[in-house]
Amino acid sequence: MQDNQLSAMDITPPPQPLRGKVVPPGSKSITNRALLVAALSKGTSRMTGALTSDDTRHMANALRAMGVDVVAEGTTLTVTSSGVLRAPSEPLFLGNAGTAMRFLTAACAFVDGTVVLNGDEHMQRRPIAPLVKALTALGVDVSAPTGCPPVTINGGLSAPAGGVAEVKIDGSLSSQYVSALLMAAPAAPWPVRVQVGGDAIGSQGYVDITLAVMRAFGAEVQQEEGLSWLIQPTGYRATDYAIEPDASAATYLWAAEKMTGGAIDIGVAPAAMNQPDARAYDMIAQFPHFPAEIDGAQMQDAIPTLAVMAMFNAGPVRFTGLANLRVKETDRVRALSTELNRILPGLAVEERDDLIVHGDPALAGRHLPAAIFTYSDHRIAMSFALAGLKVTGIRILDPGCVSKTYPEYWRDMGALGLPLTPIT
Ligand SMILES: O=C(O)C1=C[C@@H](OP(=O)(O)O)[C@@H](O)[C@H](O)C1
Ligand SMILES: C=C(OP(=O)(O)O)C(=O)O
Repeated sequence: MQDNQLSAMDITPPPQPLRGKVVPPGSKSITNRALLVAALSKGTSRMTGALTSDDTRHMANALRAMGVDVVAEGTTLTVTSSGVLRAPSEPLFLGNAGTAMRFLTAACAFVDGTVVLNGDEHMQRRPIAPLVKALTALGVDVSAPTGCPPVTINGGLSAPAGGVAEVKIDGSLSSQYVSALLMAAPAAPWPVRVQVGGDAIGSQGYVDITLAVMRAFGAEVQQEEGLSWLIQPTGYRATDYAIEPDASAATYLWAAEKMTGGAIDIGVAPAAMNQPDARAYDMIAQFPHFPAEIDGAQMQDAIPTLAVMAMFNAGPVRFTGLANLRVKETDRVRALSTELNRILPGLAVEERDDLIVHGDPALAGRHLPAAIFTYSDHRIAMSFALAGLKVTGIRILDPGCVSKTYPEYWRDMGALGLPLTPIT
């Protein structure tokens, strides 16, 4: 039985602390970056430790439709490309993969012909207007009439006056817009300067991994004052690249270890990870004595993990810096407050974009039956499973939605000793 055919997963608190070795799958963020820049490189690149999930399949299939050969064998992806993306014969469907949608929107500016990028009903509500605006200012013929996908790009560029193409991008809603422009830039026939306008970048650590992947594939990027980069028109060089395990996926394992007093070996030290969510480890380690306020701005995907843990914390926790969470796979601030309150009314309160969780260690051991609605959001499913470590009655609806980034989540949790009952 495939997880995506299940209607629910019932969770029973484990009789013993969770123990064992589970290495989380490869990083989604790094896999989709490496896939794209490998496709923009002439030759063959081999990525080891790669993720195979809905999000990476959408990226790989889109690249295949544009003439790139992508072969997946276990956790190794082999990409062979001419370095140029060809116009696909049909619209590209990218599901709810934010990285694929944003990164390809910029990269398709170089396609000779028309590309239509579309996604599922959730993706059609996720904003892309700031990126469309920046590309339009660069002279790209691109449109997204609703401000969200579908996006239509008629490739072709005109030479910039002054020899350097200059673009300003507002990255406050999503850092992926900034990453998208940066990764496309080396494929331009002239130097490109990418400058961040607006307040700041939503989650700057993701731009750092973008720059690391670009440089590994031969890009010449010069950091200028402030949030500005000058990228030379070098193109990319095919290379072999090792992808580290996914830090956001690791947060569920770190949390499960801490909440049960167990011992889970994930095969990599948090300090050795370069992804922003690795910093959540230090916070998880403080459970059940989280600080009264946690700023989620620079570890956004770890917030569902921390918010569900906070239900058992020794005091209330206010989560701040969550504005971007409202435009992820679903409005995660709303989803977290609604589902925490489904477990126990009054557990969570929204104040503007802040989320306050009124934790109580005494909730552990109680019977609090709740069928958690997951909004097709993998992180809502994976994080609320953690509530089932300590209370009876937790049922996760649509558990197969974990396939977006962690298809083996239930298998791994089961292997560590979490009693799970799949419901068909
Ligand atoms: O660049 C990336 O790989 C990502 C950036 C973040 O999104 P935003 O930049 O939209 O905040 C993060 O939530 C997402 O899971 C992955
Ligand atoms: C926000 C996420 O994904 P996306 O890449 O679709 O933005 C996520 O994985 O939590």
